[in-house]
Amino acid sequence: MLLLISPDSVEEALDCAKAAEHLDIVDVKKPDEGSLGANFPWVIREIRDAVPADKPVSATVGDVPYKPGTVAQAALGAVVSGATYIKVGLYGCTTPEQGIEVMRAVVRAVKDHRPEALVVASGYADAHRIGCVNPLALPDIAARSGADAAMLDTAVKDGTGLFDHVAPDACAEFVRLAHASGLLAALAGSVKQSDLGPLTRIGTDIVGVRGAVCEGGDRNAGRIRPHLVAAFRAEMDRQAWEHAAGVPAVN
Ligand SMILES: O=C[C@H](O)COP(=O)(O)O
Repeated sequence: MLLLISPDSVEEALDCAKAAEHLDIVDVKKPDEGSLGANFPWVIREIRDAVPADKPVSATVGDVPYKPGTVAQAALGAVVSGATYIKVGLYGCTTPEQGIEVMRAVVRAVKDHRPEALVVASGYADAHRIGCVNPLALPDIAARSGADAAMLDTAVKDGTGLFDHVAPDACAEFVRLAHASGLLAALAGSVKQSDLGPLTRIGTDIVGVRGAVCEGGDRNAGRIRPHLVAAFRAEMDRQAWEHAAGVPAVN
């Protein structure tokens, strides 16, 4: 399982760089503009320059409306700025068809510029609270639009997390559907160390985290700390080892 960490600034990305050996993907985000809030192109560029060249930089395009042209332009902005994972939160899409339309436009915009860049279609585990497309539709949306990964995050950061809205069994089905279509499966949403056992066992490819590696567990007021990234990775490694060794689950 790969670890994706979401700094909100160049300063936080430099702290991520200090923990570079413990993480896999640096995900540029602007949390004060939403769960998948988009940051400025120059911040993506500066972060690309600040983190080790062997660490991919991801960028969120935003909690996007059902406006394929607008979103495609934003996605192009992210890839031109140096991101090679382009994440789109389908906040304003209420049907799979709308999600596919937006994601097809994004895939074309991104891959015309940089064919090897990965496009991530993200839905929300708590979609029922915001009226957007069902989370279990995301693998199909990603597959039918030519995206590379299906993801879930949470839209409302109120202390509830991924498993409060989509139980581990349903997340397992999400991963199964993604893999059946040849996609990566990424899961996030106030994920804590105690969630890593189930996330490992269901075969999650990428886990996305911010709050759990911020001081005080606070994704807004807290800052990402290298020692918390290291601790999170240590628990990931422990869970991976136990899973490979066939140690019975305790959670
Ligand atoms: O992409 C992952 C998100 O940044 C997750 O943030 P969070 O762990 O604070 O919910």
